Amino acid sequence: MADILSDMNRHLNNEQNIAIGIIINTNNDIFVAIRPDGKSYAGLFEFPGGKVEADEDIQDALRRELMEEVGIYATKIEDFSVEKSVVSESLCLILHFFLVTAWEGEPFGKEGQTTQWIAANTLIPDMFPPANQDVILKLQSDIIHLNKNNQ
Ligand SMILES: Nc1nc2c([nH]c(=O)n2[C@@H]2O[C@H](COP(=O)(O)OP(=O)(O)OP(=O)(O)O)[C@@H](O)[C@H]2O)c(=O)[nH]1
Ligand SMILES: [Mg+2]
Repeated sequence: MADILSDMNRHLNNEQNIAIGIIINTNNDIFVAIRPDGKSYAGLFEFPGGKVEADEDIQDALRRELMEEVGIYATKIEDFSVEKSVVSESLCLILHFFLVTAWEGEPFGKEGQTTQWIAANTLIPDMFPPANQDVILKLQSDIIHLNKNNQ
């Protein structure tokens, strides 16, 4: 029953999966971009990523988006969190956040976007879209744990 309801919901509220990469280096700096004019949340920070295409695996979508937007090939991807963002009555985004801890190449603003490495513990949640805010708080509280894992 729950499955049927959730399926109906999916059709009524068009759901769009988004794959997002939190690129983190061994110093716990995070690679962020500024959302350009003309896009939703223009001027706010974002993690690189974008829409998952129909029938595309979510991690494959992340690898594709990271190559298109910032020119890296992600070699180590870990699940981090899933958030919902209701855009309107007919559109709900399912944001799949991943930690990207290893990659080939050096990330840069391949689409002309302004980019920056920022120390994870200095990220300001309000400078990101609302769906990112809990993700950033979790990231900051996990940093000590992440540090241990990376040693
Ligand atoms: N890339 C990215 N998108 C985010 C983040 N947080 C967040 O709410 N989003 C939302 O996810 C949606 C899709 O992301 P996107 O604009 O990057 O999509 P895209 O790369 O496929 O771009 P396009 O629409 O120009 O083809 C946007 O509505 C955006 O506001 C984030 O940290 N990174
Ligand atoms: Mg994008």
